[in-house]
Amino acid sequence: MANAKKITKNADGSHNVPDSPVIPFIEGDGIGPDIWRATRMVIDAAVEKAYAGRRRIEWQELPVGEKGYEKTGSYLPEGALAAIEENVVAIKGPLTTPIGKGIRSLNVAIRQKLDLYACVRPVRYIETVPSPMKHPEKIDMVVFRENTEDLYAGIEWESGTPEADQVADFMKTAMGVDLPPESGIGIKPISPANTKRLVASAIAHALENGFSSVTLMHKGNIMKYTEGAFAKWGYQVAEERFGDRTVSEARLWEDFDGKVPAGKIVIKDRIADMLFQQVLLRPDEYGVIATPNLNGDYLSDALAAQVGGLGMAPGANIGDRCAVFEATHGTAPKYAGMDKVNPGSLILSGAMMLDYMGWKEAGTAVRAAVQAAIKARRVTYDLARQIEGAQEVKCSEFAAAIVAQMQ
Ligand SMILES: NC(=O)C1=CN([C@@H]2O[C@H](COP(=O)(O)OP(=O)(O)OC[C@H]3O[C@@H](n4cnc5c(N)ncnc54)[C@H](OP(=O)(O)O)[C@@H]3O)[C@@H](O)[C@H]2O)C=CC1
Ligand SMILES: O=C(O)CCC(=O)C(=O)O
Ligand SMILES: [Mg+2]
Repeated sequence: MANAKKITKNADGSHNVPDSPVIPFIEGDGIGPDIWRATRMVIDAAVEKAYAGRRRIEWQELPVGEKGYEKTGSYLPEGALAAIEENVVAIKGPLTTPIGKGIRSLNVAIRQKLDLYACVRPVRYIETVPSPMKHPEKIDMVVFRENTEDLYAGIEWESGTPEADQVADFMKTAMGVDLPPESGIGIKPISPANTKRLVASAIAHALENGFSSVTLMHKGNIMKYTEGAFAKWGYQVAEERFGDRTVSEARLWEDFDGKVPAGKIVIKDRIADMLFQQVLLRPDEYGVIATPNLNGDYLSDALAAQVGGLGMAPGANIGDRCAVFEATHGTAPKYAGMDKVNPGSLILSGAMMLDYMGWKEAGTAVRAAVQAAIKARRVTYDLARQIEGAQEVKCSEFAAAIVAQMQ
């Protein structure tokens, strides 16, 4: 489009979004091309429906992952990161990471290099979607996963290497700690600054979106100075930056007889293993959950199971400079190129992107059409195998059914 322009960001964090913004996309590996084609079709249709041709996205492909390697010899060409940062908003399909060898995660690298510190993964029930829960309608949570540090910092040394031996020697001589011979070693950094900015964004989200609590999820009884510190710094930032709008669970009982003062939300903390059972048994007690990287990775897939599985779980990686929207799931390699899987997660990530851009009418149109298409019970294999009387359709057919709901 001749008049395509870049989205820009103001000092106060607000955006200037032109009517024809350039939005970079990464198609992704494995099932990426199938779900990206479906997603693009749905987003374009929603924008057309909401704004009657006045607005249109100008998509710009970034070759990253296997496609990047084929085209440029690099899995993550520098130009791709620069393009995301320049255009402020981007969307991506999943990228493959080999297990126990080979390149480090490109997904994690994108988050770290662009400082996309909040991985935001909403978990909300959609009517008719199959759920193992008795009352799935009680589920309305958003995971805020710290995205830049913890065990995902990539500081680790392989068993038997000179580097691992050197670290083991240092641990023994300087710190008095004996590690089992030939240990592989990883480091888990959790810092006050990165914890506080993540928890602050979780609290701001809770306040802006009517949630009644923010839960700090941690394993601080065992990992006292990393996960335990995460909870401590989380409470600190609540007090420092949102003291007039928050109350800690402890103070709620000490000073307010268990009744939440008007206009305030509750900040509480839960130990990670226990929280996994509470979100199953009493999901309505949890709204926004802020947590370090690894806990958040585990929790977001587990919660997805409660509301239709990974095929329906959207997400976003948000920083101060830019944001990249992506599904919670991976490349599901066994289904690559089969036009089979559910594009719902990436489509709903696209709806989050439209909301983020301020194109709320288009975001709402996407969500309404997804809901209506599922109610019609012509759905992809993952939902069809759980919904009685449903007819299985391909990935592309499901996308077409969603678009048809917008006509
Ligand atoms: N952000 C990213 O880019 C991510 C990348 N990955 C990478 O993806 C690769 C594969 O990881 P893996 O652990 O197998 O996890 P995946 O999420 O790719 O797939 C696991 C299973 O989840 C189900 N599933 C996933 N996506 C969909 C979908 N769209 N529709 C329906 N069902 C779906 C399938 O279940 P079933 O078998 O029951 O049909 C699938 O076999 C790895 O290289 C990993 O590192 C993983 C997570 C995130
Ligand atoms: O980067 C990967 O391969 C996996 C990432 C992941 O599981 C996630 O972001 O939830
Ligand atoms: Mg994951």
